[in-house]
Amino acid sequence: MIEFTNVDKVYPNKVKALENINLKIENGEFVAVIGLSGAGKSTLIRCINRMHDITKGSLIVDGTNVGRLKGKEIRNFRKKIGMIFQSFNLITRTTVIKNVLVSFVPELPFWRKITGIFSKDHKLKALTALDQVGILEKAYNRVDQLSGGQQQRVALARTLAQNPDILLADEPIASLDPVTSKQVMDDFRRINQEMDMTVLLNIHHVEVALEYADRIIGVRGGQVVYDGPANEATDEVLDYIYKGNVDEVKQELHEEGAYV
Ligand SMILES: Nc1ncnc2c1ncn2[C@@H]1O[C@H](COP(=O)(O)OP(=O)(O)OP(=O)(O)O)[C@@H](O)[C@H]1O
Repeated sequence: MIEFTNVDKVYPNKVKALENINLKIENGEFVAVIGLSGAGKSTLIRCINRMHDITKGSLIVDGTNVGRLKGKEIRNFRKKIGMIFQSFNLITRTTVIKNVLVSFVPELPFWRKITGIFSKDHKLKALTALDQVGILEKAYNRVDQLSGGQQQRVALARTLAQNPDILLADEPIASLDPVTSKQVMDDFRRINQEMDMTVLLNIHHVEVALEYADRIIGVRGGQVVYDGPANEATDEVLDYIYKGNVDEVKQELHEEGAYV
């Protein structure tokens, strides 16, 4: 479970990106975070794997107090949390399988890191992950020969190879066309349903969020203004989430209180 209690996030430049966040996300949920640009969606997601530190409150992930982790504990913790980015973050001039094998590097003995020799077990895990996202036949192709959607699937396979409990995705379809976006979202759905993995993604395409997620979290001016089932996110709710520019909204929220 992911549990935010009274969480604030203030960046060093004094921007308050999150304010009094209270959320509980149960294992196995499929959740989409939506909201205007600058609302705080990325910040919310990136606090979960400690890419950003929270400033106030507590954030507990599967019993671990994320804010208290140090050094090696952070690296071990991150193994349980997969992260997918808009830009895929792949090494494009090498093969697909090497990109997936990279996920095992932190756990390799020094000599294997230097020689780049991976065990049979690691290769098998990498190939299994590629099979899970339907691109096993591309294993020995160079990444720069793949389409954007295929590259996102390689990124997904690299994350799955770590066998995480939670899958976070920061704008995973932002640079993909509608058809490819659908394929990638179908992958997320299958992973969520078949592997019972929690999926939490931040997304600009509202209609895609409503189609795939069970639960919608609407963020506005750094606050959660809607948290409920996708099928109850009516036009009125969406209007409220997407109302106004972020600075005006922050001021307004202080005056009127949040939607939920
Ligand atoms: N590293 C940073 N340092 C300072 N301010 C930041 C940083 N990252 C984000 N912010 C600010 O925090 C606020 C929330 O940003 P965030 O990226 O979380 O929003 P978002 O909803 O994900 O936006 P987008 O949809 O455009 O990616 C914004 O005002 C942004 O300018």
